[in-house]
Parts: sequence; structure tokens; C-alpha cells
Amino acid sequence: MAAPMLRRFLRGRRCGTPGLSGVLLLGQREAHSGAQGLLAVQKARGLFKEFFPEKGAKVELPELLDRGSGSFPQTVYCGFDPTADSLHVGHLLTLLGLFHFQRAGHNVIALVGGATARLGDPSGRTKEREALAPEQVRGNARALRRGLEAVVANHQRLFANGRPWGSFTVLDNAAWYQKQHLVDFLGAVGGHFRMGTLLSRVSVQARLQSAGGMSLAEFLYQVLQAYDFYYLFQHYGCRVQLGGSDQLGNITSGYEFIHKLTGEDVFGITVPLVTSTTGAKLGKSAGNAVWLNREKTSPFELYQFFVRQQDNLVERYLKLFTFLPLPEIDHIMQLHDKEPEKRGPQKRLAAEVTKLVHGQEGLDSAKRCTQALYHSSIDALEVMSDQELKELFKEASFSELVLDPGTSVLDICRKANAIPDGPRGYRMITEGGVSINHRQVTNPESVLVVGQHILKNGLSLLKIGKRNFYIIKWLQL
Ligand SMILES: N[C@@H](Cc1ccc(O)cc1)C(=O)O
Repeated sequence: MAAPMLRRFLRGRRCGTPGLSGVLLLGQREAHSGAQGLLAVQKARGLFKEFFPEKGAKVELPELLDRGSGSFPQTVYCGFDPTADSLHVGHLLTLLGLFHFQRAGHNVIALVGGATARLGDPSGRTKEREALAPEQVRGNARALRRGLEAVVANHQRLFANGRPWGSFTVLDNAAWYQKQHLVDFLGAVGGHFRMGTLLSRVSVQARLQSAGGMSLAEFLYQVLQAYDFYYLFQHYGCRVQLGGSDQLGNITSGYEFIHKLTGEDVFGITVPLVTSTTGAKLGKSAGNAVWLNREKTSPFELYQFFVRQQDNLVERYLKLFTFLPLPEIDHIMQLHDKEPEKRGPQKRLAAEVTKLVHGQEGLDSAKRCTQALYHSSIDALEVMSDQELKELFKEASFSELVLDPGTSVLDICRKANAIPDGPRGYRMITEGGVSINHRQVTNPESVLVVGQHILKNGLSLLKIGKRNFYIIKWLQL
């Protein structure tokens, strides 16, 4: 499929590859109405880090994106490799970058890398990824697509305020590579890449010098990403690629390839990589990932992750992770200076992100869980679903029991296997080590009361000692 299309374009206008004239710091440019607004605002917020090339041969980036220009709207893409079955917080920034383009009226594409994930991007990695089986990548790709679509739907529903935006399309690069014959591909595409240039990439150099070296599959990764950009340029008129700052080399390969073949200008924009409070990259490989998929990181955990952010990071995160206007963020920070113990900016940040990722319902759940756990709120426990309770008390054992008439505190503890048999278990209750629904119970013989020991939602939360939780779901109440 690639070969004929490339040949068709080779007959068209061609020009040499200009060297990249470096990375442009946009804050220093003169104004270009609407697009300059988008780029400059995101630069000021810290979301857009680098733009390149500095000058296109025919057109410049702010001009290309300008509402008043004939080239409006543009198409912008960003790729996400399905190396796991969920996106993580690290991906949120590029996704937000796409949303900002969409809000400015441009069309955006999130590209799931069903093909590229099979090779594994060496960028920013010190050792090769473990190869993933094709079925696993397919499963991950489906999950990633669902995850992306859910966030896109929340964005549209909860943050649009009825404004017309550009389109958001999810594609998978497996769609074009599965029809691609290797020899055709290498024959048509391979000849346009120079070994010297490919070898000079930071990601390649770092890996070649590492003990494990680099495989051919990994080495060719940047060629596939470059071809994706070309494919999207041809089929969707896409001229801008967004990526984390470790993607600079791969995006540059795409720029050079497209420019060489077509003489047309395309551009790259990078967003910062988010690091944890200790400076470690917030990604899956750093082993501390916070996922966007509810089954892996509950709305409550996502919310708490942002509530826990330190004061010195929270302003930066409000600018990066939310759509709140800068004056509003200033105001939130001023209030914070007066009452830092309230953790106002952290709570707002957590609420905005949780709402975007999990919707209003997810945010409500996160708040309920916070009340139930940290404020021992029985009202909050009472309205929780089984799923929420399980998410909240991840370590808790879950049992389903039938409520016999006269069931006592001792019975429930025994049936849930929460206390040892015999007098030792009995004593644990009398000595105050047991609570049901956040209320201490010291009489083992008291009969369970619906509405007190058994919540309206048919659940009981049993706590033994400081942190051993047991969830009991009562059947046939
Ligand atoms: N290489 C990107 C993902 C990606 C895949 C395909 C592309 O065309 C673009 C980007 C990453 O690892 O984050």
C-alpha cells in the first residue's frame, strides 16, 4: 500500500531536506492572532515545551494554525502505544494537548500504536521492553481505545459548555501495517532514511552505548513512527504531531521524511514529561504508574494522588492538568497562601482531573470514598455500591452472608473469618479492637441491627485492629 502512494508523491514536487533550524521558544515571537494565542497560552501554562522546526520553508506554525488563515482548521495527532491495557497519568498531558487544539477548533487524532507497540519505542528507555504477544497487544489496543473514548466523552460532556469544537478521531496504526508487505515497505520507505541520521538520535545513541545494546526492531521504531506521520499527512492532511519530550527524535524523523518526499511543512510540539515528587518519570516503566482505567486505579486513588501533591508543584499541575484559566489559578493560589492547611489547590486539581477522567459520577465516588475513609462518615458508607467499597478497601476480604435472625457481633466476626476462634477472638471484641461501620462494638453478644450495623445498601464494614477491613454483603435482607 505504501509503495504506490510514495511513488505517486515522488513524481510531485521534491526538494532537499533542510536541516532543522533548532527548537523555537515561542514566547519570544511576535504575535500572530488566534494561533499565536493557542501556542503562546499553552507555552505560558508550561504545557507546550518545544516547537520545531523554527521556520517552515513555506509557512510557519502560528500562521498555519491561525483561524483567519486559509489553512484553518488543521489536523493534529499524537500516538499512544498499547504496551499496557490502560493509559496512565503521564499520558494525560499529551491528551490535554490534543484537547486544547480541539477546543481551538482544530481536528485531532489519537493514534493507538497497535503496530508500533509490537516493536517497543526505545526513546527514554535504558533497556529493551519485553516483547508483547500479538494477542496481548490487540487486547491492550482495544482497552486503550475504550479508555481514550471515555475521556473524550467526558471532555465533550462536562467541559464543552455547548461550544463547537473540532473533531476527535481514534485510529490504530495496525490498520495500515497489517496490509503492508515488508519488502515493499523497505523498498519504498527505507531508501529515504539515512543511517547516519538515524544513528545520531539521542534515543539510539543512549541504547547503543548501554550494556544490552539495541535490537533491529527497536532501531526501526522511528521509521514506523515517521511513516505514520506521513500516512496521516497524506490521508488526513495532518501537519502537526504532539508528543512527550522524549519523542523529539521520532517526530524529527517524521518531519524529515515528509519534507523530503513532498516539500511540505509539518511541525512537532513536545509536552513535558511529568515526574513524581521524587523526580522519577510518572510512567509505567518507572513502576509507580497511576492509571486512568478504573479497574487499575480507582477514582478515589486518582483523586488522592492529586490531593497529596506538594505545595511547590500544585500550581504547575493546575496549569498543566486542568482547563482553569490562569487568573482563576492565581486566585486559588492566593487563597492557599492564607490558608495552606485547607489544601484548596490540591483539592481543586484532584477534582478537575478526576472529573475529566472518570466523569461526574467518578468524582462523586472519589469524594464519598474520602469521606468514608478519612472522616469515618457513615452517611457516605451508606450510599456506596459494592464496587466502590471494594475499590476503597482494596485489601479487604469480601464475603456474602445470609442474615439469620439473632445474628450477633461475634457471629459476623466469625463468619467473616475476621477473628481467631475461642476466647482470644472474643476478647478482641471486648477489648475494643473491633468496629462495625466505623462504630466500636464491645459486646460480642449484641444482635445486629439493620440501619446501624447493617447499612441501607445491605453492606457492613468490619474493622479489626487498625487496618484490617472486611466487607460483608448481606443476602436476602
Ligand atoms: N512512540 C510513542 C507512541 C507513538 C506511536 C506511533 C506514532 O505514530 C506516534 C507515537 C510513545 O512511545 O509514546
